[in-house]
Amino acid sequence: MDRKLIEKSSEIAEEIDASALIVIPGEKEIEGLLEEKEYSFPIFIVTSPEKKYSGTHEEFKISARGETQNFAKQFQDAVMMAYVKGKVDVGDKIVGVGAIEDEATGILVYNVYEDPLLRSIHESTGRVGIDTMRAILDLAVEIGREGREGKAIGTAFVVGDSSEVMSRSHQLILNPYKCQDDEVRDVKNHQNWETIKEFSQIDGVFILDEDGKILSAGRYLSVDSDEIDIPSGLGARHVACASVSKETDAIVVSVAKSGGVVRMFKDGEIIGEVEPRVRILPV
Ligand SMILES: Nc1ncnc2c1ncn2[C@@H]1O[C@H](COP(=O)(O)OP(=O)(O)OP(=O)(O)O)[C@@H](O)[C@H]1O
Repeated sequence: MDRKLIEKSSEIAEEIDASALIVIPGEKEIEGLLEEKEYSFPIFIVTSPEKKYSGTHEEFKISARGETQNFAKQFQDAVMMAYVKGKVDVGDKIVGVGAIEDEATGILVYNVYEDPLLRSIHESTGRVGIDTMRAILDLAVEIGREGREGKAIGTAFVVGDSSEVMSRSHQLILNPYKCQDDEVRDVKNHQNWETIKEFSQIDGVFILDEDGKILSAGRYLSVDSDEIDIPSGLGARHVACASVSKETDAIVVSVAKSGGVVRMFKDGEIIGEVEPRVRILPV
């Protein structure tokens, strides 16, 4: 990639006090271009699954959506990834630089507050802790991308307003989280993710309190699905997720078995969607 463009983008990042620089080189080389100087902000390099980056900055592996490289979508995914990993926040400015098309490169300045999904997450704080929300989205994207034991997985996490949610649901199997210590029930602790992924294979949904403690897995939502308006093609679990988010103050994060798309529900509506960046599994 053009050295001048990289220099310019880092100057802009410096000037506007950006909290990160996201570089999307596409097919262009960036080896060595960003290693010569110290920067006052983190730099994230977006590469595709097939590409290798051997520099010193953090790498985000994000697949191009569709046939052609789509700079805007990759940039949005990268912002989302930086956000759920706690590297940037709502209110921050981010500079992006990269290959827009084969011959065109560009620089953009992005205000994280403009992102509808991140704004919704931000506005959900008060109902659900922000660290909890970040952890669940990060985990859900991993489940959508990896599935379990070579199989695609569909599941959902119903978070917050838990007594209301519990009263509108029942166990399908014995609750594996009953009488467990707080430590093993905490979704914010990555050490618990393997177990959560294991339980995501069982039918039903996870119920969590607003601090991210899992109260139950394998839970069936008995909710009224009348007047739920979500895109046709989404099945019973997605409808139930929308319904419970309408009847209670819970925020719901679902993972679709087909396609691995992660959706977020609030007040009966889908407020955001995250495509799996790299789908390892056959659909
Ligand atoms: N109200 C509900 N509460 C909990 N689980 C449910 C509910 N309704 C359906 N499910 C479970 O969701 C699973 C998938 O059902 P369905 O295919 O209709 O959902 P979907 O919305 O299309 O989700 P996916 O894309 O993940 O398959 C079923 O195994 C079913 O047991």
